[in-house]
Amino acid sequence: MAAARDIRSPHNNDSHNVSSSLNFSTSPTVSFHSPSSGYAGSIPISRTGPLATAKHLKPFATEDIKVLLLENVNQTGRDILSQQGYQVEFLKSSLPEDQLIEKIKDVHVIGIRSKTKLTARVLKEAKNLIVIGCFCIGTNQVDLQYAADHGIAVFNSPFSNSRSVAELVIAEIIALARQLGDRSNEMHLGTWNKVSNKCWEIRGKTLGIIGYGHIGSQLSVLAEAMGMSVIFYDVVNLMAMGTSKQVPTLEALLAESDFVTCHVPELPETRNMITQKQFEQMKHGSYLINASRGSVVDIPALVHAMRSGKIAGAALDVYPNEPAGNGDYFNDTLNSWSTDLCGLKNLILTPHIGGSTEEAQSAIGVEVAQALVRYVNEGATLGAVNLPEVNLRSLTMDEPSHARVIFIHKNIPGVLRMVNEILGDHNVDKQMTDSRGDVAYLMADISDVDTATIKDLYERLEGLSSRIMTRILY
Ligand SMILES: NC(=O)C1=CN([C@@H]2O[C@H](COP(=O)(O)OP(=O)(O)OC[C@H]3O[C@@H](n4cnc5c(N)ncnc54)[C@H](O)[C@@H]3O)[C@@H](O)[C@H]2O)C=CC1
Ligand SMILES: O=C(O)C(=O)COP(=O)(O)O
Repeated sequence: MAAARDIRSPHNNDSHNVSSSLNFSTSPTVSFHSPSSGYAGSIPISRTGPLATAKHLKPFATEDIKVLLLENVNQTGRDILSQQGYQVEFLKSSLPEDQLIEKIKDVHVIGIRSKTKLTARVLKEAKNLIVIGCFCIGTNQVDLQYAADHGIAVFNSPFSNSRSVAELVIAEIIALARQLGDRSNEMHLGTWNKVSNKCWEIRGKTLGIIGYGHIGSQLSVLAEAMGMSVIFYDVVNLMAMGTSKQVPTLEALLAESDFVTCHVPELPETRNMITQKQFEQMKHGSYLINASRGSVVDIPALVHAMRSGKIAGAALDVYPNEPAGNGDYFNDTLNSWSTDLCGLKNLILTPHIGGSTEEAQSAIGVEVAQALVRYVNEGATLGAVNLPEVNLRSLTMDEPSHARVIFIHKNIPGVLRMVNEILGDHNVDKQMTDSRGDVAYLMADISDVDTATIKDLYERLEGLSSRIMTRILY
Protein backbone atom coordinates (compact mmCIF):
# COMPACT_ATOMS: atom_id res chain seq x y z
CA MET A 1 0.00 0.00 0.00
CA ALA A 2 1.30 3.43 -0.85
CA ALA A 3 2.39 5.11 2.32
CA ALA A 4 0.67 8.37 3.08
CA ARG A 5 2.67 11.01 4.86
CA ASP A 6 2.30 14.20 6.81
CA ILE A 7 4.08 17.46 6.79
CA ARG A 8 3.04 19.86 9.44
CA SER A 9 4.18 23.15 10.69
CA PRO A 10 5.62 23.41 14.16
CA HIS A 11 4.92 26.53 16.21
CA ASN A 12 8.51 27.56 15.87
CA ASN A 13 11.10 27.04 13.23
CA ASP A 14 13.83 25.44 15.26
CA SER A 15 11.79 22.44 16.25
CA HIS A 16 13.43 19.14 15.43
CA ASN A 17 10.20 17.38 14.62
CA VAL A 18 9.09 15.64 11.48
CA SER A 19 7.80 18.68 9.72
CA SER A 20 10.73 20.97 9.95
CA SER A 21 13.14 18.28 8.82
CA LEU A 22 10.97 17.66 5.76
CA ASN A 23 12.26 14.13 5.77
CA PHE A 24 9.95 12.24 3.47
CA SER A 25 11.10 8.75 4.25
CA THR A 26 8.74 6.29 5.84
CA SER A 27 9.86 3.60 8.17
CA PRO A 28 9.80 0.19 6.50
CA THR A 29 8.95 -1.36 9.83
CA VAL A 30 5.87 0.69 10.51
CA SER A 31 2.65 -1.24 10.25
CA PHE A 32 -0.48 0.78 9.89
CA HIS A 33 -3.71 -0.56 11.27
CA SER A 34 -7.00 0.80 10.20
CA PRO A 35 -9.26 1.69 13.13
CA SER A 36 -12.31 -0.45 13.69
CA SER A 37 -15.68 0.16 12.06
CA GLY A 38 -17.63 3.22 13.04
CA TYR A 39 -14.55 5.24 12.27
CA ALA A 40 -15.99 7.82 9.91
CA GLY A 41 -12.67 8.94 8.50
CA SER A 42 -12.00 5.50 7.03
CA ILE A 43 -15.32 4.85 5.40
CA PRO A 44 -14.39 3.75 1.88
CA ILE A 45 -16.11 6.03 -0.57
CA SER A 46 -14.65 7.05 -3.91
CA ARG A 47 -15.64 8.67 -7.11
CA THR A 48 -15.36 5.35 -8.86
CA GLY A 49 -17.71 3.45 -6.59
CA PRO A 50 -18.64 2.95 -2.97
CA LEU A 51 -16.39 -0.09 -2.42
CA ALA A 52 -13.01 1.43 -3.34
CA THR A 53 -10.53 0.99 -0.51
CA ALA A 54 -9.90 4.13 1.51
CA LYS A 55 -6.35 5.40 1.31
CA HIS A 56 -4.94 5.65 4.77
CA LEU A 57 -3.33 9.00 5.24
CA LYS A 58 -0.77 8.76 7.93
CA PRO A 59 2.08 10.82 9.25
CA PHE A 60 5.16 10.25 7.16
CA ALA A 61 6.77 8.05 9.74
CA THR A 62 4.25 6.99 12.31
CA GLU A 63 6.86 6.07 14.87
CA ASP A 64 7.88 9.72 14.89
CA ILE A 65 4.50 10.64 16.34
CA LYS A 66 5.03 10.92 20.08
CA VAL A 67 2.07 10.45 22.37
CA LEU A 68 2.08 11.14 26.09
CA LEU A 69 -0.77 9.60 28.07
CA LEU A 70 -1.23 10.74 31.68
CA GLU A 71 -3.65 9.85 34.49
CA ASN A 72 -4.01 6.14 33.77
CA VAL A 73 -5.83 6.39 30.45
CA ASN A 74 -7.61 3.09 29.81
CA GLN A 75 -5.90 0.20 28.01
CA THR A 76 -8.42 0.45 25.14
CA GLY A 77 -7.13 3.91 24.26
CA ARG A 78 -3.49 2.93 24.72
CA ASP A 79 -3.96 -0.03 22.36
CA ILE A 80 -5.57 2.02 19.60
CA LEU A 81 -2.74 4.56 19.66
CA SER A 82 0.03 1.95 19.90
CA GLN A 83 -1.46 -0.03 17.01
CA GLN A 84 -0.96 3.00 14.80
CA GLY A 85 2.77 2.65 15.33
CA TYR A 86 2.95 5.88 17.34
CA GLN A 87 5.45 6.10 20.21
CA VAL A 88 3.20 5.97 23.26
CA GLU A 89 4.43 6.89 26.73
CA PHE A 90 1.99 6.05 29.50
CA LEU A 91 1.98 7.36 33.07
CA LYS A 92 -0.47 6.42 35.82
CA SER A 93 -0.66 9.83 37.43
CA SER A 94 -0.69 13.47 36.45
CA LEU A 95 2.59 15.46 36.51
CA PRO A 96 3.64 18.55 38.45
CA GLU A 97 3.82 21.57 36.17
CA ASP A 98 7.63 21.68 35.80
CA GLN A 99 7.79 18.00 34.81
CA LEU A 100 4.82 18.41 32.51
CA ILE A 101 6.51 21.32 30.74
CA GLU A 102 9.64 19.21 30.24
CA LYS A 103 7.68 16.24 28.85
CA ILE A 104 5.25 18.15 26.67
CA LYS A 105 8.06 19.85 24.74
CA ASP A 106 8.43 17.17 22.11
CA VAL A 107 5.08 15.38 22.01
CA HIS A 108 2.61 15.66 19.13
CA VAL A 109 -0.34 14.24 21.04
CA ILE A 110 -1.20 14.40 24.75
CA GLY A 111 -3.95 12.47 26.50
CA ILE A 112 -5.13 13.59 29.93
CA ARG A 113 -8.11 13.26 32.28
CA SER A 114 -9.60 15.82 34.64
CA LYS A 115 -6.51 16.53 36.74
CA THR A 116 -3.82 17.74 34.33
CA LYS A 117 -3.93 21.49 33.84
CA LEU A 118 -2.95 22.44 30.30
CA THR A 119 -2.63 26.17 30.86
CA ALA A 120 -1.27 28.71 28.38
CA ARG A 121 2.00 28.56 30.32
CA VAL A 122 2.30 24.82 29.73
CA LEU A 123 1.01 24.88 26.14
CA LYS A 124 3.47 27.62 25.23
CA GLU A 125 6.23 25.05 25.64
CA ALA A 126 4.44 22.41 23.56
CA LYS A 127 6.02 23.35 20.27
CA ASN A 128 5.14 20.13 18.44
CA LEU A 129 1.68 19.56 19.89
CA ILE A 130 -1.12 19.19 17.35
CA VAL A 131 -3.88 17.66 19.44
CA ILE A 132 -5.08 17.13 23.02
CA GLY A 133 -7.35 14.28 24.05
CA CYS A 134 -9.33 14.73 27.27
CA PHE A 135 -10.24 11.16 28.21
CA CYS A 136 -13.18 12.50 30.25
CA ILE A 137 -16.15 14.88 29.91
CA GLY A 138 -14.78 18.09 31.42
CA THR A 139 -12.44 20.29 29.38
CA ASN A 140 -12.13 23.08 31.97
CA GLN A 141 -8.56 21.91 32.72
CA VAL A 142 -7.42 23.00 29.24
CA ASP A 143 -6.98 26.57 28.02
CA LEU A 144 -9.20 25.93 25.00
CA GLN A 145 -8.77 29.38 23.50
CA TYR A 146 -4.99 29.30 23.69
CA ALA A 147 -5.04 25.86 22.09
CA ALA A 148 -7.33 27.02 19.25
CA ASP A 149 -5.26 30.14 18.63
CA HIS A 150 -2.23 27.89 18.16
CA GLY A 151 -3.97 25.33 15.96
CA ILE A 152 -4.09 22.62 18.65
CA ALA A 153 -7.33 20.64 18.45
CA VAL A 154 -8.99 19.42 21.68
CA PHE A 155 -11.26 16.37 21.86
CA ASN A 156 -13.19 14.87 24.79
CA SER A 157 -15.74 12.18 25.43
CA PRO A 158 -19.00 14.05 25.96
CA PHE A 159 -21.16 11.35 27.54
CA SER A 160 -19.40 7.98 27.95
CA ASN A 161 -19.26 8.28 31.75
CA SER A 162 -22.56 10.11 32.33
CA ARG A 163 -24.44 6.98 33.34
CA SER A 164 -21.72 6.05 35.85
CA VAL A 165 -22.01 9.45 37.54
CA ALA A 166 -25.82 9.25 37.60
CA GLU A 167 -25.69 5.80 39.23
CA LEU A 168 -23.20 6.99 41.85
CA VAL A 169 -25.50 9.87 42.76
CA ILE A 170 -28.48 7.51 43.13
CA ALA A 171 -26.40 5.39 45.50
CA GLU A 172 -25.47 8.50 47.48
CA ILE A 173 -29.04 9.72 47.80
CA ILE A 174 -30.04 6.47 49.53
CA ALA A 175 -26.79 6.29 51.51
CA LEU A 176 -27.33 9.82 52.88
CA ALA A 177 -31.02 9.28 53.63
CA ARG A 178 -30.13 6.16 55.65
CA GLN A 179 -26.82 7.44 57.10
CA LEU A 180 -25.12 4.38 55.64
CA GLY A 181 -21.63 5.86 55.75
CA ASP A 182 -21.81 6.49 59.48
CA ARG A 183 -23.37 3.11 60.31
CA SER A 184 -20.73 1.31 58.29
CA ASN A 185 -17.88 3.31 59.85
CA GLU A 186 -19.24 2.54 63.33
CA MET A 187 -19.43 -1.18 62.61
CA HIS A 188 -15.86 -1.12 61.30
CA LEU A 189 -14.88 0.32 64.67
CA GLY A 190 -16.85 -2.40 66.51
CA THR A 191 -19.92 -0.31 67.43
CA TRP A 192 -23.51 -1.56 67.02
CA ASN A 193 -25.75 1.51 66.62
CA LYS A 194 -29.25 0.57 65.45
CA VAL A 195 -31.14 3.86 64.85
CA SER A 196 -34.07 5.08 62.77
CA ASN A 197 -33.98 8.68 63.96
CA LYS A 198 -33.70 11.00 60.91
CA CYS A 199 -33.39 8.06 58.52
CA TRP A 200 -35.77 8.27 55.59
CA GLU A 201 -37.10 6.54 52.51
CA ILE A 202 -36.38 8.46 49.34
CA ARG A 203 -39.79 7.65 47.85
CA GLY A 204 -41.84 10.84 47.56
CA LYS A 205 -38.89 13.13 48.31
CA THR A 206 -37.91 15.94 45.94
CA LEU A 207 -34.60 15.84 44.09
CA GLY A 208 -33.36 19.20 42.80
CA ILE A 209 -30.89 18.89 39.91
CA ILE A 210 -28.71 21.90 39.11
CA GLY A 211 -27.54 21.53 35.49
CA TYR A 212 -29.82 19.29 33.41
CA GLY A 213 -27.36 18.13 30.75
CA HIS A 214 -26.23 14.59 29.99
CA ILE A 215 -25.76 13.60 33.63
CA GLY A 216 -28.58 15.64 35.17
CA SER A 217 -31.21 14.34 32.74
CA GLN A 218 -30.04 10.71 33.09
CA LEU A 219 -30.21 11.05 36.86
CA SER A 220 -33.70 12.51 36.53
CA VAL A 221 -34.98 9.31 34.89
CA LEU A 222 -33.37 7.04 37.49
CA ALA A 223 -34.64 9.12 40.42
CA GLU A 224 -38.22 9.12 39.14
CA ALA A 225 -38.04 5.35 38.72
CA MET A 226 -37.41 5.17 42.44
CA GLY A 227 -40.41 7.31 43.27
CA MET A 228 -38.75 10.70 43.71
CA SER A 229 -40.18 13.96 42.38
CA VAL A 230 -37.63 15.77 40.25
CA ILE A 231 -37.21 19.48 39.65
CA PHE A 232 -34.28 21.07 37.86
CA TYR A 233 -32.64 24.41 37.26
CA ASP A 234 -30.62 25.14 34.14
CA VAL A 235 -29.60 28.31 32.30
CA VAL A 236 -31.05 26.77 29.13
CA ASN A 237 -34.71 25.93 28.57
CA LEU A 238 -34.74 22.13 28.31
CA MET A 239 -37.12 19.27 27.72
CA ALA A 240 -38.10 17.76 31.06
CA MET A 241 -37.74 13.98 31.24
CA GLY A 242 -40.72 12.01 32.60
CA THR A 243 -42.75 14.16 34.97
CA SER A 244 -39.85 16.31 36.15
CA LYS A 245 -40.21 20.05 35.88
CA GLN A 246 -37.86 22.95 35.27
CA VAL A 247 -37.93 25.74 37.83
CA PRO A 248 -37.10 29.34 36.91
CA THR A 249 -34.44 30.10 39.52
CA LEU A 250 -31.81 28.42 41.65
CA GLU A 251 -33.54 29.88 44.69
CA ALA A 252 -36.82 28.15 43.76
CA LEU A 253 -34.99 24.84 43.40
CA LEU A 254 -33.23 25.18 46.76
CA ALA A 255 -36.44 26.08 48.57
CA GLU A 256 -38.32 23.00 47.32
CA SER A 257 -35.69 20.23 47.29
CA ASP A 258 -34.97 17.56 49.91
CA PHE A 259 -31.84 16.58 47.99
CA VAL A 260 -29.83 19.04 45.88
CA THR A 261 -27.29 17.73 43.38
CA CYS A 262 -24.90 19.75 41.19
CA HIS A 263 -24.14 18.81 37.56
CA VAL A 264 -22.86 22.01 36.02
CA PRO A 265 -19.51 22.53 34.27
CA GLU A 266 -16.72 24.55 35.85
CA LEU A 267 -17.27 28.10 34.62
CA PRO A 268 -16.76 31.55 36.14
CA GLU A 269 -20.57 31.62 36.70
CA THR A 270 -20.64 28.28 38.53
CA ARG A 271 -17.79 29.13 40.89
CA ASN A 272 -19.10 29.02 44.49
CA MET A 273 -22.59 28.60 43.10
CA ILE A 274 -23.48 26.99 46.43
CA THR A 275 -22.24 29.09 49.30
CA GLN A 276 -23.63 30.42 52.58
CA LYS A 277 -26.56 32.27 50.96
CA GLN A 278 -27.69 29.16 49.05
CA PHE A 279 -27.37 26.94 52.14
CA GLU A 280 -29.65 29.38 53.95
CA GLN A 281 -32.19 29.06 51.12
CA MET A 282 -32.23 25.24 51.39
CA LYS A 283 -34.76 23.31 53.46
CA HIS A 284 -33.82 22.50 57.04
CA GLY A 285 -32.46 18.94 57.15
CA SER A 286 -31.89 18.68 53.41
CA TYR A 287 -28.87 17.08 51.67
CA LEU A 288 -26.27 18.28 49.17
CA ILE A 289 -24.37 16.24 46.57
CA ASN A 290 -21.55 17.54 44.39
CA ALA A 291 -20.01 15.33 41.71
CA SER A 292 -19.39 18.15 39.22
CA ARG A 293 -16.32 20.26 39.99
CA GLY A 294 -14.72 21.25 43.30
CA SER A 295 -15.10 24.96 42.54
CA VAL A 296 -18.92 24.78 42.53
CA VAL A 297 -19.45 24.35 46.29
CA ASP A 298 -17.87 26.56 48.95
CA ILE A 299 -16.63 23.92 51.40
CA PRO A 300 -16.19 26.11 54.51
CA ALA A 301 -19.81 27.25 54.00
CA LEU A 302 -20.87 23.60 53.78
CA VAL A 303 -19.00 22.77 56.98
CA HIS A 304 -20.80 25.63 58.71
CA ALA A 305 -24.22 24.56 57.35
CA MET A 306 -23.67 20.95 58.45
CA ARG A 307 -22.45 21.90 61.91
CA SER A 308 -25.55 24.04 62.41
CA GLY A 309 -27.81 21.12 61.42
CA LYS A 310 -29.27 22.97 58.46
CA ILE A 311 -27.77 20.38 56.10
CA ALA A 312 -28.33 16.80 57.29
CA GLY A 313 -25.77 15.19 55.05
CA ALA A 314 -23.60 15.66 52.00
CA ALA A 315 -21.66 13.68 49.42
CA LEU A 316 -18.59 15.15 47.72
CA ASP A 317 -16.71 13.54 44.85
CA VAL A 318 -14.73 16.58 43.70
CA TYR A 319 -12.55 19.15 45.49
CA PRO A 320 -10.87 22.49 44.71
CA ASN A 321 -7.46 20.78 44.96
CA GLU A 322 -7.08 17.13 44.05
CA PRO A 323 -3.91 15.04 44.24
CA ALA A 324 -2.01 14.05 41.08
CA GLY A 325 -2.20 10.34 41.85
CA ASN A 326 -3.25 7.80 44.48
CA GLY A 327 -1.78 7.96 48.00
CA ASP A 328 -2.31 9.63 51.38
CA TYR A 329 -2.85 13.16 50.23
CA PHE A 330 -6.28 14.19 51.56
CA ASN A 331 -5.12 16.55 54.29
CA ASP A 332 -4.92 20.23 55.23
CA THR A 333 -1.87 20.75 53.05
CA LEU A 334 -3.97 19.95 50.00
CA ASN A 335 -7.10 21.81 51.16
CA SER A 336 -6.94 23.88 54.35
CA TRP A 337 -10.38 22.73 55.59
CA SER A 338 -9.80 18.95 55.23
CA THR A 339 -9.73 18.23 58.96
CA ASP A 340 -12.93 20.20 59.57
CA LEU A 341 -14.62 18.35 56.74
CA CYS A 342 -13.52 14.90 57.86
CA GLY A 343 -14.92 15.52 61.33
CA LEU A 344 -18.52 15.81 60.07
CA LYS A 345 -21.19 13.13 60.42
CA ASN A 346 -23.18 11.78 57.46
CA LEU A 347 -20.69 13.05 54.95
CA ILE A 348 -19.64 10.77 52.10
CA LEU A 349 -16.25 11.62 50.62
CA THR A 350 -15.10 9.90 47.43
CA PRO A 351 -11.89 10.49 45.44
CA HIS A 352 -13.35 11.80 42.14
CA ILE A 353 -14.69 8.39 41.07
CA GLY A 354 -17.95 9.52 39.44
CA GLY A 355 -16.82 8.36 36.01
CA SER A 356 -14.54 5.59 37.23
CA THR A 357 -16.19 2.39 36.08
CA GLU A 358 -14.85 -0.28 33.75
CA GLU A 359 -17.62 0.46 31.25
CA ALA A 360 -17.06 4.20 31.18
CA GLN A 361 -13.27 4.11 31.07
CA SER A 362 -13.12 1.50 28.34
CA ALA A 363 -15.65 3.38 26.17
CA ILE A 364 -13.85 6.68 26.72
CA GLY A 365 -10.52 5.10 25.78
CA VAL A 366 -11.91 3.98 22.43
CA GLU A 367 -13.83 7.15 21.68
CA VAL A 368 -11.06 9.64 22.39
CA ALA A 369 -8.23 7.56 20.94
CA GLN A 370 -10.18 7.14 17.69
CA ALA A 371 -10.77 10.89 17.52
CA LEU A 372 -7.03 11.46 18.01
CA VAL A 373 -6.08 8.98 15.28
CA ARG A 374 -8.64 10.47 12.90
CA TYR A 375 -7.22 13.91 13.55
CA VAL A 376 -3.55 12.94 13.29
CA ASN A 377 -3.99 10.77 10.21
CA GLU A 378 -6.79 12.49 8.34
CA GLY A 379 -7.18 15.96 9.81
CA ALA A 380 -10.88 15.49 10.64
CA THR A 381 -12.05 17.73 13.48
CA LEU A 382 -15.46 16.12 14.07
CA GLY A 383 -16.19 16.38 17.79
CA ALA A 384 -13.43 18.92 18.50
CA VAL A 385 -14.44 21.26 21.32
CA ASN A 386 -12.34 24.25 20.27
CA LEU A 387 -12.07 24.18 16.46
CA PRO A 388 -14.72 24.22 13.73
CA GLU A 389 -15.89 20.75 12.70
CA VAL A 390 -14.43 19.94 9.28
CA ASN A 391 -14.31 16.60 7.50
CA LEU A 392 -13.90 15.33 3.94
CA ARG A 393 -14.64 11.85 2.66
CA SER A 394 -11.51 9.74 2.59
CA LEU A 395 -9.07 9.68 -0.28
CA THR A 396 -9.00 6.26 -1.89
CA MET A 397 -6.30 3.91 -3.08
CA ASP A 398 -7.13 4.73 -6.68
CA GLU A 399 -6.09 8.33 -6.00
CA PRO A 400 -2.37 7.70 -5.49
CA SER A 401 -1.01 11.13 -6.28
CA HIS A 402 -3.45 13.08 -4.18
CA ALA A 403 -2.64 15.06 -1.08
CA ARG A 404 -4.74 16.55 1.68
CA VAL A 405 -3.87 20.11 2.61
CA ILE A 406 -4.85 21.37 6.06
CA PHE A 407 -4.42 25.04 6.69
CA ILE A 408 -5.42 26.38 10.11
CA HIS A 409 -5.44 30.12 9.93
CA LYS A 410 -6.60 33.38 11.43
CA ASN A 411 -10.19 34.10 10.51
CA ILE A 412 -9.55 37.30 8.57
CA PRO A 413 -10.69 38.47 5.11
CA GLY A 414 -8.74 37.45 2.01
CA VAL A 415 -7.14 34.22 3.23
CA LEU A 416 -9.15 31.88 0.99
CA ARG A 417 -8.19 33.90 -2.07
CA MET A 418 -4.50 33.58 -1.19
CA VAL A 419 -4.75 29.86 -0.38
CA ASN A 420 -6.60 29.19 -3.62
CA GLU A 421 -3.96 31.10 -5.55
CA ILE A 422 -1.35 28.77 -4.07
CA LEU A 423 -3.42 25.66 -4.78
CA GLY A 424 -4.63 27.12 -8.09
CA ASP A 425 -2.35 25.15 -10.41
CA HIS A 426 -3.77 21.89 -9.14
CA ASN A 427 -7.13 20.31 -9.36
CA VAL A 428 -8.86 20.81 -6.01
CA ASP A 429 -11.10 17.74 -5.84
CA LYS A 430 -12.88 18.80 -2.72
CA GLN A 431 -12.49 21.49 -0.14
CA MET A 432 -14.17 22.49 3.09
CA THR A 433 -13.58 25.42 5.31
CA ASP A 434 -15.25 26.64 8.46
CA SER A 435 -14.49 29.06 11.23
CA ARG A 436 -15.03 29.28 14.94
CA GLY A 437 -14.33 32.65 16.50
CA ASP A 438 -10.92 33.90 15.42
CA VAL A 439 -9.74 30.61 13.97
CA ALA A 440 -10.60 28.98 10.63
CA TYR A 441 -9.84 25.47 9.41
CA LEU A 442 -9.44 24.66 5.74
CA MET A 443 -9.10 21.18 4.31
CA ALA A 444 -8.61 20.50 0.61
CA ASP A 445 -7.82 17.35 -1.38
CA ILE A 446 -5.73 18.08 -4.45
CA SER A 447 -4.73 15.75 -7.25
CA ASP A 448 -1.64 15.12 -9.39
CA VAL A 449 0.96 16.27 -6.93
CA ASP A 450 4.44 14.87 -6.44
CA THR A 451 6.74 15.21 -3.48
CA ALA A 452 8.50 18.31 -4.75
CA THR A 453 5.17 20.04 -5.35
CA ILE A 454 3.96 19.15 -1.88
CA LYS A 455 7.10 20.68 -0.38
CA ASP A 456 6.60 23.81 -2.43
CA LEU A 457 2.92 24.12 -1.47
CA TYR A 458 3.80 23.62 2.16
CA GLU A 459 6.40 26.37 2.12
CA ARG A 460 4.15 28.83 0.32
CA LEU A 461 1.28 28.23 2.75
CA GLU A 462 3.70 28.61 5.63
CA GLY A 463 4.66 31.99 4.24
CA LEU A 464 1.14 33.42 4.60
CA SER A 465 0.84 35.84 7.50
CA SER A 466 -2.56 34.39 8.43
CA ARG A 467 -1.07 30.92 9.01
CA ILE A 468 -1.50 29.22 12.36
CA MET A 469 -0.55 25.70 11.29
CA THR A 470 -0.09 23.88 8.00
CA ARG A 471 -0.24 20.10 7.59
CA ILE A 472 -0.08 18.16 4.37
CA LEU A 473 -1.17 14.52 4.46
CA TYR A 474 -0.57 12.22 1.52
N1 LIG B 1 -17.30 13.35 39.18
C1 LIG B 1 -16.96 12.91 38.00
O1 LIG B 1 -16.22 11.93 37.87
C2 LIG B 1 -17.49 13.57 36.78
C3 LIG B 1 -17.80 14.91 36.77
N2 LIG B 1 -18.29 15.51 35.64
C4 LIG B 1 -18.62 16.93 35.70
O2 LIG B 1 -20.02 17.08 35.50
C5 LIG B 1 -20.24 18.19 34.66
C6 LIG B 1 -21.56 18.06 33.96
O3 LIG B 1 -21.50 17.00 33.03
P1 LIG B 1 -22.58 16.81 31.87
O4 LIG B 1 -23.93 16.62 32.42
O5 LIG B 1 -22.05 15.78 30.97
O6 LIG B 1 -22.47 18.23 31.16
P2 LIG B 1 -23.49 18.87 30.14
O7 LIG B 1 -22.74 19.90 29.41
O8 LIG B 1 -24.20 17.82 29.37
O9 LIG B 1 -24.57 19.58 31.08
C7 LIG B 1 -24.28 20.68 31.89
C8 LIG B 1 -25.55 21.47 32.06
O10 LIG B 1 -25.27 22.55 32.96
C9 LIG B 1 -25.96 23.68 32.48
N3 LIG B 1 -25.37 24.89 33.04
C10 LIG B 1 -24.24 25.53 32.66
N4 LIG B 1 -24.05 26.61 33.42
C11 LIG B 1 -25.06 26.67 34.30
C12 LIG B 1 -25.40 27.57 35.34
N5 LIG B 1 -24.65 28.62 35.62
N6 LIG B 1 -26.53 27.33 36.02
C13 LIG B 1 -27.32 26.26 35.73
N7 LIG B 1 -27.03 25.38 34.76
C14 LIG B 1 -25.91 25.57 34.05
C15 LIG B 1 -25.85 23.58 30.99
O11 LIG B 1 -26.82 24.37 30.32
C16 LIG B 1 -26.04 22.10 30.76
O12 LIG B 1 -27.40 21.77 30.54
C17 LIG B 1 -19.03 18.19 33.72
O13 LIG B 1 -18.79 19.47 33.18
C18 LIG B 1 -17.92 17.74 34.62
O14 LIG B 1 -17.30 18.86 35.20
C19 LIG B 1 -18.49 14.79 34.50
C20 LIG B 1 -18.20 13.47 34.46
C21 LIG B 1 -17.64 12.75 35.57
O1 LIG C 1 -15.31 13.24 32.96
C1 LIG C 1 -15.06 14.14 33.78
O2 LIG C 1 -15.18 15.35 33.54
C2 LIG C 1 -14.66 13.77 35.12
O3 LIG C 1 -14.69 14.56 36.03
C3 LIG C 1 -14.08 12.44 35.33
O4 LIG C 1 -12.73 12.71 35.34
P1 LIG C 1 -11.61 11.58 35.45
O5 LIG C 1 -11.54 10.91 34.12
O6 LIG C 1 -12.05 10.64 36.52
O7 LIG C 1 -10.39 12.34 35.77
